[in-house]
Amino acid sequence: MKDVYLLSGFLGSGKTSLLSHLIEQMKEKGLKPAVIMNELGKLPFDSRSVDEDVPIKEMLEGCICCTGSEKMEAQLQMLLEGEVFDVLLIETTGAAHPVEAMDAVLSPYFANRLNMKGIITVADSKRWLERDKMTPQTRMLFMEQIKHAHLILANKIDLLSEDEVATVTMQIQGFNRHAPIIQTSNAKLPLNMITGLEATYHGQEVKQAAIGKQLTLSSRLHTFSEPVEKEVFEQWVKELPDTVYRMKGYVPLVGYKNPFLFQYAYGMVQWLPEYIKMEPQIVIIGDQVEAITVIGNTPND
Ligand SMILES: Nc1nc2c(ncn2[C@@H]2O[C@H](COP(=O)(O)OP(=O)(O)OP(=O)(O)O)[C@@H](O)[C@H]2O)c(=O)[nH]1
Repeated sequence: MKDVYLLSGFLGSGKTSLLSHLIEQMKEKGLKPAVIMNELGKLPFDSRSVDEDVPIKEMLEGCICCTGSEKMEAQLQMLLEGEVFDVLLIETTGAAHPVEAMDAVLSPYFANRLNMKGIITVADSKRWLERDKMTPQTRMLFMEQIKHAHLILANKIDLLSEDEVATVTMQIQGFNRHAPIIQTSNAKLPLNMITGLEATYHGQEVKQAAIGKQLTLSSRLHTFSEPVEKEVFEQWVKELPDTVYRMKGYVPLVGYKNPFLFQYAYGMVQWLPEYIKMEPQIVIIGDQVEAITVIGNTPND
């Protein structure tokens, strides 16, 4: 039997950071992890954060819950037949409902081969404190991801005061009384915190929260036709509405040869130089992102 962990959490909360950290620790212990990664938007981008020797299956265009469990089952089947591994880590998109994704793993077909260990939800602590700013539907998804977790990371505590960290922890615990809460920065979770998990449903009601149903969450791919000034771009980012939750990709900046790796999650911008010339594209994820005017818009955007 191979242990399966489902990494859940809202857009930009730190799931990929957790994934990388867990893989590193598993390898140190001599375990061979495999990964199923699932991206909302079109850039197979986060998979670059996983080492080449780790088997990885990507599910692009949508999320595990709404592309159907058949596709997920096919990925699981391919991994089980084609790869040697001990542990499976599944990173769901920030727009997936964790229990729906878990259902796909719990197919009777895999009953003797996969052991569902649990849902680990990464919560952006700062976003938790300001969750009232989200649209009601998106907030519901954010809360559902926390409610159904078997283990919760109150992540990004480096951005909060001590009092705020205490408030977040207490409030989250009040919301999900079953799951231990670990306070983390950069999702640095010790591996031994997850090995004792046992997946259960806790008999709670599951609210449907898939894209295209109640949720208006959507993603948009923008291609830059020419380089932009960094300051102008950052100003554009600052002026975006609160309902843009996540952006990532490669931005061509004036004065630099290669587009920069750009990450945006909940008001925080991160730039990293890139040594190869990547496609100058970003994915924008949020509520009704089609209405946003994107800087340096191209006619076919
Ligand atoms: N300050 C701070 N930044 C963090 C922390 N954890 C992650 N980040 C940053 O937040 C951004 C998103 O982190 P990811 O790990 O990619 O988040 P994710 O949940 O995988 O994002 P999606 O899959 O796109 O939804 C990146 O720029 C990270 O460097 C943290 O604890 N503190």
